[in-house]
Amino acid sequence: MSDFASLKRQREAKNAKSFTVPPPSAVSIASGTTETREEPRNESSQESPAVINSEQGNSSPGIDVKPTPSSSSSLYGSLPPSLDIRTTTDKGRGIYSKYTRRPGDVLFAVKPHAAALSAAKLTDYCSCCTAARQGSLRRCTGCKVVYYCDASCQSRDWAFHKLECAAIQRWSGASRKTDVDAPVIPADAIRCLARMVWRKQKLGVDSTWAKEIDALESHRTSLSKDPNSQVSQMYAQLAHALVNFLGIASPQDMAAYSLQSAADLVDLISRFTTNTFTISTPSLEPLGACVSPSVALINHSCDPNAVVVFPRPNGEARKEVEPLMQVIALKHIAAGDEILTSYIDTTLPRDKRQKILQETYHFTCKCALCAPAADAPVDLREAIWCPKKCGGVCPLPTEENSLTRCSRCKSPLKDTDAVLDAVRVGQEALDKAEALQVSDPEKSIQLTTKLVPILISAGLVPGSHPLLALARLNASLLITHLPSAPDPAVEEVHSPATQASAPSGPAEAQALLDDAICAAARASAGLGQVLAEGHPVRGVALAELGKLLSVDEPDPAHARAPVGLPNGAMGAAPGYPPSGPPRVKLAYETLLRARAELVIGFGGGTNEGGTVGRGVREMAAELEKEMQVWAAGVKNVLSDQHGAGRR
Ligand SMILES: C[S@@+](CC[C@H](N)C(=O)[O-])C[C@H]1O[C@@H](n2cnc3c(N)ncnc32)[C@H](O)[C@@H]1O
Repeated sequence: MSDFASLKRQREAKNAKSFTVPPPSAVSIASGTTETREEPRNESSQESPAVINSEQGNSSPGIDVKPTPSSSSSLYGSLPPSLDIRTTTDKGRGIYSKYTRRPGDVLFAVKPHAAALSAAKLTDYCSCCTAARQGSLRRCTGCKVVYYCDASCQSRDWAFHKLECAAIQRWSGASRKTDVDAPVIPADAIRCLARMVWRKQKLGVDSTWAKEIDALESHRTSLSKDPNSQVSQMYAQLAHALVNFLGIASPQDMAAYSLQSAADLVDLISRFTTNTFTISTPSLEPLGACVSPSVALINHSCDPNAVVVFPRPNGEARKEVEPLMQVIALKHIAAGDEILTSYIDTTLPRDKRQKILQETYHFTCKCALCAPAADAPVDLREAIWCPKKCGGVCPLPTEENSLTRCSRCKSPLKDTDAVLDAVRVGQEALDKAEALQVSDPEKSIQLTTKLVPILISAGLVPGSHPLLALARLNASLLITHLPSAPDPAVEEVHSPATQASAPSGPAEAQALLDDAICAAARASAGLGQVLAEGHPVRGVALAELGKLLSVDEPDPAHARAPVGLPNGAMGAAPGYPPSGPPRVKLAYETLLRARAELVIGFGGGTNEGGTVGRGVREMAAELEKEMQVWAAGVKNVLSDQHGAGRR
């Protein structure tokens, strides 16, 4: 059995991908870290090693796409021979599988060309391999903001950190008002862009590396010409910050970085925003930004057949290839199929997806979810239960189209205004709760806790927006704010800030835990309706639910049996979640389901579902032992009673 600590750690500090450049923000320096005394001088190259899995299968059929021109054939050496690059008129280049692949197959794995941790993660993760802090990390004595696992990671990163270190010191010095202020550092987007620029300068414009970066798709010519548009302002901010960070003061300085004009700078930023990826932990917590030209060749679908993850399959043993991006098959892929991943959160409804894809990636998605066939089933992202409760669903009404009927029994939805109101209020609450989740989590919990039942009683299905988004945020906040298991040796004294929310005793701690379990189960059910089986987000949500169910109960219902009856004689408390042995059994079954999904989303074989998949397997094995002990105990009690009855 486990405590809340690891669950809370996983849930803490969930940051969104940080493309935009907020004003330089202060970063706190963790105390107790080992400072590096000697800075390494060897300039180790960090060329992307291709980590290619073995391939099997049959040959590819011809399809209506052209292979890419031979000029690019020397590029993308990290793509395994099992994959093809082909070009279509509507999407440009894309990656196609030559062979049949199964869910969980690793299609390819590659180390990104450039990567940078977000400012909030710098003190807890290694800036080279992006592993989480295990004990103390070594801090760079120069900039005092970048940390490494050990000398080997520092040495591998030195060729580019050397330049970054000076730039951070310059930036920090310019932004700091006094010497004692914490160092100020630019956002991960700026540091990742700077690493791309330095590397191009070091390797030369004719290097394969530079050519791959230059071949990334740019949307410069489609950008809004309105200088006041959000996109123009975001580009201006990024360009301004990058120029400052690189210390560019003149056109000659720009030219030294192969940036001949402002258009080149806009191209660079457009390539970055169109092709960048979020580095994440094996449990999908965002860590920073990275660029990989070969993975960036993959086009988008809101119903993808593959995912990009960072499962850390081999722990410490393969540190030098981390952060290792892996493209994993989520569905069955036939020979000749295009590999498609999603660039966005596909739990969102169509309008929201289309807006993000248009604004950031400049295309209109025509996937089966965005342009469904006439006989396609109702999309559960935008659905409501049948008013006659026949088990069917109706498409959610909209302001433009309020006429909707059940797809099964054809009953019309009558009170569409009430549903429209509930959805509008739910969306407003979601926006507010998201904005408050860090600054005022209590308020955010209150909002989400209040709105989820309102949307459920309005009839929204668990996967529908904004119910699912509210349920996920609610679960995430409740888990993060679960009380830590008390240390019996320490008398807890709560600060005034935590006093109000601290549980007054085991019964309240049990209620908080059960609330978190209900919230996690609701979120997991919603994800199960709208994401494909094996999607990493589904697997991680199920793993979280399984772990919550396996936490020791502070005040188990089965132990609260009425006087005169032995413990457990009442069985599980009515409702969900159960208590005692049925809870352990449910935890075990949930962890097994999680593992089955994780070995798809984070890769099977030697990946074993990544770090989370391996953790879940170990946890399930512990629960299995626990259930055997319970079963043996019950058997002993029964045989004792049997013996006593005979005597
Ligand atoms: C990361 S790149 C993908 C590779 C790109 N096709 C290329 O040739 O380099 C993203 C860009 O590809 C195009 N794209 C990706 N998915 C698409 C889709 N489903 N439909 C149309 N264009 C798409 C868009 O121009 C988008 O900005």
